[in-house]
Amino acid sequence: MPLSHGQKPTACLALADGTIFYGKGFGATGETQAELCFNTAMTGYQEIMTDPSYAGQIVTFTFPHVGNVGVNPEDDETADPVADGMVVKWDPTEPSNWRSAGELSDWLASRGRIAIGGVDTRRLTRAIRQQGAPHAALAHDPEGNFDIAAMVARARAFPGLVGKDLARDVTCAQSYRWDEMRWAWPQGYARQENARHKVVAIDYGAKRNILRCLASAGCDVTVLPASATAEEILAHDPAGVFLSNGPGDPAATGAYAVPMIREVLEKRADLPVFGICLGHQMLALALGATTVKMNHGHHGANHPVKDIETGKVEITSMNHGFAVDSQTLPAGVMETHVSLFDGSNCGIRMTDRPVFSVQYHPEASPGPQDSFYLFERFVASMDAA
Ligand SMILES: NC(=O)CC[C@H](N)C(=O)O
Repeated sequence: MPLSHGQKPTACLALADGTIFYGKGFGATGETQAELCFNTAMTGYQEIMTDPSYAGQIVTFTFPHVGNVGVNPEDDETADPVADGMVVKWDPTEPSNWRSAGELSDWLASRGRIAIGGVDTRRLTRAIRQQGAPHAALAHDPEGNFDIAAMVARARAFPGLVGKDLARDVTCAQSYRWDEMRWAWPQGYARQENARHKVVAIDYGAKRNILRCLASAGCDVTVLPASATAEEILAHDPAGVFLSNGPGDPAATGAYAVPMIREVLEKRADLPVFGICLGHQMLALALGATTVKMNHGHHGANHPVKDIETGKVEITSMNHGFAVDSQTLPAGVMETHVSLFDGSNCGIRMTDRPVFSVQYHPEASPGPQDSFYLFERFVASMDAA
């Protein structure tokens, strides 16, 4: 509910330009500063909050009913929520879903994440579109004491995501094996027992469902930390290398990830490589292209992307604030997918090698064309190698 007349606000969102939104706090108390984006998906708030690519960002949900299906232990994309905070129109009602195991507010509180309800998210979304993803401070105080000038100053002091390497913060500490497959009725998550190809997946902030898709497509997955060297990766003798999604500025990984990818490509011309999101951007950088910061990025589950080679349009799930500049793709690298919203690059491949990547989330993209075919393409390239 929005605040009623005379009710004291218990949460406050302050943008760096001085715009203030008041509402009702839920989740953890305290204050956080981050970049503010908006996500247009109608479902999946738990997956969004636990997508490691949201590190350093507060998410505004344009869909008004958030929290109404509760939370459950199966839908986390990583162990901890990673988005810094959430902004919603209605504060959550009692959860109603057969899979619900708890309330969003408690779940956020136990994970130290702040949320504000009762915000005019349409107005806020328009502001984000107009000024570009702003820096913001979000505070929750049950007593309703907010020092607005100090919050605006802290929002202004937030350094932003340009030049920021966050992949190192969210990567795994140690390597591990992954064999869990995609969720299916009625068995839930089954294990892959007949994997055909050994794949090394580099974790820059990998979502679990991407690893599940690799397993479902027939991969025996070994996950390595972001700092893995080309030598360490090739020592596993993989049939293919996967580069995961992740947070922050892809160009800020130039000290380790980009040179590692370049070295793998130089040493093994035959090796299939598949990248998603941050993995896509870093692959493009390794091949010699550049990336740019977008105005307000793409965050949602209804983004139309055209496969240039087949002419088919996929309705995709996305979460990115940087993009590959397709004008900078070198010879031998072609653009394969393009956003039908703004023409920005959404996929590349090497013309003479099984090396390709996409900007969107094929593990979470809804119909009409299931984007799972990209995982099958990766496996087909390993079959052919
Ligand atoms: N989903 C992702 O991997 C995001 C990639 C990158 N951090 C961006 O914002 O563009």
